[in-house]
Amino acid sequence: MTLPIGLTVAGTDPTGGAGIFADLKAMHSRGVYGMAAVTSLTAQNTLGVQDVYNVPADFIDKELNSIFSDEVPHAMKTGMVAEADMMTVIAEYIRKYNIPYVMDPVMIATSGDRLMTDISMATLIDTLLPLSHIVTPNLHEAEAIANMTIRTEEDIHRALKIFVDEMGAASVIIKGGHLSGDATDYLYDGKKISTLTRARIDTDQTHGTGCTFSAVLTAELAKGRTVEEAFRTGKAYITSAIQNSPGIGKGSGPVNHFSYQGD
Ligand SMILES: Nc1ncnc2c1ncn2[C@@H]1O[C@H](COP(=O)(O)OP(=O)(O)OP(=O)(O)O)[C@@H](O)[C@H]1O
Ligand SMILES: Cc1ncc(CO)c(N)n1
Repeated sequence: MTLPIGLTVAGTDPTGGAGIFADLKAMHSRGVYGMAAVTSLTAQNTLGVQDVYNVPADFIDKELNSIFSDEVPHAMKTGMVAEADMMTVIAEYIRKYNIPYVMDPVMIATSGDRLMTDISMATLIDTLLPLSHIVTPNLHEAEAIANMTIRTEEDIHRALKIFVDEMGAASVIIKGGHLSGDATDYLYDGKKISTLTRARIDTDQTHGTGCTFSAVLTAELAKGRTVEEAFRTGKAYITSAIQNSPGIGKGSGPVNHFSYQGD
């Protein structure tokens, strides 16, 4: 029996709700074999990020070399990539192996703590963003990267086009988790804009929603699904995961990575 392989290149969250451990759980629950290269260790919990310890870029290169020289994954994602030289290393592997790549441009944790510097953001835009099959900014990240304020639906449409038509991503999903009203996400693939909407769940149990969502997209691409199909599965999965959150920790708790049972 063969299994599709998904790779996550991201930071750790020792409580397992966000980052690389959440990605592995999400891939596992979608029937995909998960591999993981660690970019940063964080000391964090549901209340916030207490400290960050970055892995040197040349060691990330060794991790990726160990993976790719042995077995090439079918799709990969990046999450927290704190420093510019890490991005340069990761971009080399994406270019060389040309596998579907989902970029979650992690800048700030759910708790509001910064996970990337301003200087790295310019490199993110220059190196990783143009290589991405799907880039998945939340509203704040979309504002920071597209360098504009997003208040209205027209603003969102303008931002979507900046990501694809100007910055060179193949497609973008702007997540509306931080808007008021329904939870609507917007996909643009250079041709058309499509949206998926679910009623907003009234909860603070949303730690790691972005990581989990992009890991599901990666798992679906690893199976050979289209971006549209991956988007639909990702949205259904994350909605179920938030609805069935296990109530762990004293703050913004994690979602349930095993509740979604769809195809
Ligand atoms: N309260 C909610 N009810 C329903 N769906 C939600 C809610 N919060 C987030 N979502 C959905 O979860 C997914 C992730 O979106 P979100 O905007 O929370 O990402 P994020 O901010 O990157 O996450 P993170 O907190 O991990 O940084 C999107 O599909 C979004 O619509
Ligand atoms: C390691 C890590 N990556 C991403 C996020 C964003 O939720 C987080 N809190 N921690």
